[in-house]
Amino acid sequence: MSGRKRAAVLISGRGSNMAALVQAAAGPDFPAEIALVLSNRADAAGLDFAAAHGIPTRVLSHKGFADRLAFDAALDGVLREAGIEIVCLAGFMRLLTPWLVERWRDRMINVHPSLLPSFKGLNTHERALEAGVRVHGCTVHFVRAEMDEGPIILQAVVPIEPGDTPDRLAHRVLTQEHVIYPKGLELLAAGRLTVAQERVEIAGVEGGLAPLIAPKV
Ligand SMILES: Nc1nc2c(c(=O)[nH]1)N[C@@H](CN(C=O)c1ccc(C(=O)N[C@@H](CCC(=O)O)C(=O)O)cc1)CN2
Ligand SMILES: NCC(=O)N[C@@H]1O[C@H](COP(=O)([O-])[O-])[C@@H](O)[C@H]1O
Repeated sequence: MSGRKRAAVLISGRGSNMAALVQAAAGPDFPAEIALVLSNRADAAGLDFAAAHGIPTRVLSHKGFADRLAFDAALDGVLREAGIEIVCLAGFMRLLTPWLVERWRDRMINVHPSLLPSFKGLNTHERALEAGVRVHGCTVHFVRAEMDEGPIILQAVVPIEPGDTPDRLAHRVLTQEHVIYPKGLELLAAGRLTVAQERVEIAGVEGGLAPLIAPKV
């Protein structure tokens, strides 16, 4: 037992955030190991990356279950069987039931491509451009039953630039997702996060609030 926390990453597709977590966890002092990559879709490209890096993978299709609770109960079983301690949602496109979210309360995190609470849900980049906001970004948060509502751990800000398209903006945001998600997992696995009244305190950071990570434009 390495003393490192055993983390599972749940994906549904490309898996670039999962890959960023795998690369970070390869670091000598990283406090977590990626012990499992699970997808609800067998055609998720990220599964090949995980297998190529020697990480156990599992496909659990939601289509094989009578309802969400049955799927989540099976998912919970797979996670416990693998001795998982932390769950990272990374482009995992299934709404999880309150039952499962409570079983993994404050041990399940997600990355969302907006500065929550703005632009919850899907198509965040199109909506940000339509809204005419000047800055946009991404958020790592604890998962709660309500979609994209959980306590915020880290955020990164990116500028909206003239001529931006949703794809160009998505790329600029994704680059920052790959920076703050490994950092969020590191803080959680190192036991440096405390949740009080649905606000996250980060031990070892003055005033408890995380520094704003502004990328070099
Ligand atoms: N209980 C929660 N579940 C999830 C959360 C959360 O905050 N609370 N975060 C999501 C976010 N997310 C992706 O990261 C996401 C998940 C699901 C959907 C969605 O609309 N899913 C549809 C099916 C879509 C599909 O299968 O392609 C659904 O579940 O019916 C949008 C965003 C992860 N889960
Ligand atoms: N609401 C959740 C959501 O939209 N998640 C987003 O899905 C993408 C998955 O990319 P990836 O498969 O390359 O990590 C990421 O941009 C992530 O923020």
